[in-house]
Amino acid sequence: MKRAKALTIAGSDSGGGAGIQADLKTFQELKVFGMSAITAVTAQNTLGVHGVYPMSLEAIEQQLDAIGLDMGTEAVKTGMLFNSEIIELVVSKVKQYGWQQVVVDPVMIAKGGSALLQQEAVFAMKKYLLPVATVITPNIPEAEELTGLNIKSLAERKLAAEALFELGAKNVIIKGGHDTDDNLTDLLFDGKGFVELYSKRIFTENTHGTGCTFAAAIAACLAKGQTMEEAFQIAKEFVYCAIQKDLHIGSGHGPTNHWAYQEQQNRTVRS
Ligand SMILES: Nc1ncnc2c1ncn2[C@@H]1O[C@H](COP(=O)(O)OP(=O)(O)O)[C@@H](O)[C@H]1O
Ligand SMILES: Cc1ncc(COP(=O)(O)O)c(N)n1
Repeated sequence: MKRAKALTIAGSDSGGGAGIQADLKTFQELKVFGMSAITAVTAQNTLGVHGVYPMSLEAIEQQLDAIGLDMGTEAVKTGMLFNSEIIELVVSKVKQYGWQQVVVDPVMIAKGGSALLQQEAVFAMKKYLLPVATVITPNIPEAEELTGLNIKSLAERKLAAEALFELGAKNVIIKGGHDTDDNLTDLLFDGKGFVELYSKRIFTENTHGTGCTFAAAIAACLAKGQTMEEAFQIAKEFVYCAIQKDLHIGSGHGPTNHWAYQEQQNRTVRS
């Protein structure tokens, strides 16, 4: 049996809710064979980030070569890249192996406030990573940081999406989790037009790793050959289910439920 493959290049979250762990769980649930290259190890739980240990460039390069020289991949998803040297290495490997369908989640700050990207690396992200991105998936603060724009309204978000497209990303999705409204809008711009997806805000503390999960779902769908719009819709539904059926693990910001989307699909098929 042939399965599509996806590679996540991101940080490890010991708590299992975000980073590499969230990505692999999402790939598995969407029936894509998951592979990983770890850029940093974090000691994390639902109370926060307690330690960040970046991997050496050599260790990251070897992981990427191990995949590139033997296994190949139909899609790549990047998460926590930590510094500009890691960003430049990842971009050079994406080009060397001709990897297509590159989903860039420009992870900068954990929900608890810890820095997962050094400030100086924002420049490298804009100059080198965006031009190889099939799609970039910032939340509102990340879109503000990357564009220098203030985003208070949907109209301002559209301007930011256009600015990110100008920087080289072929598609831009600005997520609405940080919206002040109780109706959340996620916005896709493909250089020609906008697609808006809406949902109600779910009131819960357990949203750790929503951005990783969302971007990983996009990568899984693109790996299987689905269109950007299909991937956008499935990712939104996947993360909504994962937040709605939260697991209540830990005493802080808990992880989401990566089983929930498939469990809902199974119920729909049976009824
Ligand atoms: N409380 C919530 N209720 C419903 N959907 C949410 C909620 N928080 C985030 N989402 C959804 O989760 C995804 C990730 O959004 P966001 O929180 O903006 O990203 P990040 O985790 O990168 O900060 C988006 O599809 C967003 O609409
Ligand atoms: C290793 C790693 N990668 C990404 C995130 C962002 O996730 P969140 O924004 O939900 O804290 C994280 N906390 N840890």
